[in-house]
Amino acid sequence: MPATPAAIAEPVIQTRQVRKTFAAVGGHDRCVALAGVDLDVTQSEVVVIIGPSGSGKSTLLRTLNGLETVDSGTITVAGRKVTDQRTDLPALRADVGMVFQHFNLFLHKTALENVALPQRIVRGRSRSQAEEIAMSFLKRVGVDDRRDHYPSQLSGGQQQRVAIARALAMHPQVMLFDEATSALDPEMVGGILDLMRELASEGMTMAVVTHEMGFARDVADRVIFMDGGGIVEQGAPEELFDGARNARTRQFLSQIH
Ligand SMILES: Nc1ncnc2c1ncn2[C@@H]1O[C@H](COP(=O)(O)OP(=O)(O)OP(=O)(O)O)[C@@H](O)[C@H]1O
Repeated sequence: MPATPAAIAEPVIQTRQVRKTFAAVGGHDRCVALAGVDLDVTQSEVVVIIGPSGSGKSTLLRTLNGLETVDSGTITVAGRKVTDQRTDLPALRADVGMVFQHFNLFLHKTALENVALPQRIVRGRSRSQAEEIAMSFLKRVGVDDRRDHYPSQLSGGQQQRVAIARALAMHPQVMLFDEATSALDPEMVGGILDLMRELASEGMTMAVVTHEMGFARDVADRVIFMDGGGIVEQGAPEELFDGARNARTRQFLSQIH
């Protein structure tokens, strides 16, 4: 009997010709942050986005969960049409966890409340259910002993762990990391990268903007080099780091090594 062809999985992230401009400071021309980006990320794929400052990396991530609107183009993430104005943004953001450089915790809420609150608001869980789930995720990321601490009473690394727990407690289909370790003291960086490694090995679909090239080399399935608001070159880590074809990629890599 002929084998049934495997179903072709829909990409978890799909962008088509995404263009985003911002008003330029003091000028008439608009600043082009994204100049027509096409990106497909498949289930369980870990994509690391690198590129010079201002190349559009953060803007791209932020458009994926609707934190930035786009001028034109289409985006579908976790089965939701992000660029459709009728899309339920809170539900989208629950399915698409995002971790920021500066943690973005609720400053007047404890670690436990930070993780429990979005579950109650967006997922409709009861307080006790939300807190039970929150505790299990605080434990998972190693800060359950800090449950009653406010963000100001936590180290940067601990705050980032709480932020990761908050995203994971929503059972996201995708995780976006925007320079998650850039604001941390050097001794905190390794622990957060290890946590990200663990998520990747468990099959989480991830798009990661980072300057940590060691992480990109070890963990990424694909590295994407952006410049001038576009994807210039992409490939497996060894292809990109050891055999970049584009002169702009090679120049960027030579500056950071
Ligand atoms: N809110 C905004 N208002 C105006 N211009 C913006 C805004 N956000 C981004 N830009 C501009 O869009 C371009 C892309 O910025 P973006 O932050 O996406 O780059 P990046 O590659 O993430 O940079 P970095 O590595 O420095 O974080 C830059 O020219 C930036 O100045």
